[in-house]
Amino acid sequence: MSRKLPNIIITGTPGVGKTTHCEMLAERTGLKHLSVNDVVKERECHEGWDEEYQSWIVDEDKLLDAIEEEVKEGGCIIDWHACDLFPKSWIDLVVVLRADTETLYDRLSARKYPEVKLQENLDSEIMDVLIQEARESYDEEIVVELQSKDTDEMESNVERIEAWLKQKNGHHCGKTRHLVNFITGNANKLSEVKAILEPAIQVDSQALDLVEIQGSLDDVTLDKCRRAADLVQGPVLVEDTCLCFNSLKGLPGPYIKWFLSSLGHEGLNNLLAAYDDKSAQAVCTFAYSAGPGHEPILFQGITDGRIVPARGPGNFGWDPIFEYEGKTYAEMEKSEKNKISHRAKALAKLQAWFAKEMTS
Ligand SMILES: Nc1ncnc2c1ncn2[C@@H]1O[C@H](COP(=O)(O)OP(=O)(O)OP(=O)(O)O)[C@@H](O)[C@H]1O
Ligand SMILES: [Mg+2]
Repeated sequence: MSRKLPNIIITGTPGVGKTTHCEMLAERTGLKHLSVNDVVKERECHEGWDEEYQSWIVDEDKLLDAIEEEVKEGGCIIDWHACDLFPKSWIDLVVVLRADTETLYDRLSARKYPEVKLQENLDSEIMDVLIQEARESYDEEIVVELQSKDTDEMESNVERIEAWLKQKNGHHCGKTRHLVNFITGNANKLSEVKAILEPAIQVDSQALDLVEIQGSLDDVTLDKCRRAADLVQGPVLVEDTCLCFNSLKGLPGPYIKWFLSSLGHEGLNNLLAAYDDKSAQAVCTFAYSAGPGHEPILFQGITDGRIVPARGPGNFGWDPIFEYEGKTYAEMEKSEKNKISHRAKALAKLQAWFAKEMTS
């Protein structure tokens, strides 16, 4: 591939914030904001006006011809609510922006969208149409899904894309990105970590059978990280989750998974039967090592709650017995839990550290 600067598509349902993101990115990075909307209008890449939808009927062949030269040079941020028409070889990163239906409804009705168009767009967002289209059209590792509900999310999205661009600098497009190997056998944890670190860092994963030492939370994680780095001979990320009962001076702590599998939810409650204080801390610790011999760095998130008899769906560890502000983790929506959970807090620190590393 000859282009020196990468091409990025920012896609998503109308109203998710494509143009706003593109403008911000273009201003900060100097890349070109290529608004397909404008191209279609100005270079007449259409077959006329659709009255019902109040939009142009795009002629895709004309459109591709119109932008080919510009895109092949590289450095374009393509702003369009579809992505499957662009040839794979043109594109280095596909960002699919997402927003919940209430937010989208408000944004689209503020623009006085015709009812049929509004409904169709909401349906498309609910049915994950664009993310699926992106995953079917491009290699999975270049497709990233980012939330665009509010300005904080927009700011963090733009920072992440900037960090990705920065580390691409110096490499020609099409070559591999920085890689981190997340040592886990847990698909849920892997998808949470990917959602935070990509696209700046490509997250691979490997399940290793690592013996865990006995010791404090930090010691267990540090030791595991050092041994994982030695084993894979490269950069690694490991994670440990603890549940610490304050009445029991922090136990079960790192041993929670064994306590849970032998005692169950009821047994864990019984451990506290003799105490009035049912308070507990959920602690998540990530450790990152740049490779063998590099001292691991820890990122920790803590959420204070209390231990209660199980409530809510029981499919994720001790979530049903850990209550935070009146609801157990299991009773919360995933998005609600992800705002306050120990893992989300640790990941936020990890993300901030990586973003700083990549831009410094
Ligand atoms: N993350 C966000 N936080 C706050 N406001 C946002 C966010 N994303 C978009 N908006 C607002 O929503 C409206 C629609 O955004 P924008 O025009 O960028 O969407 P779009 O995806 O380009 O839509 P279209 O496909 O119709 O061009 C704008 O008023 C914008 O300010
Ligand atoms: Mg737009």
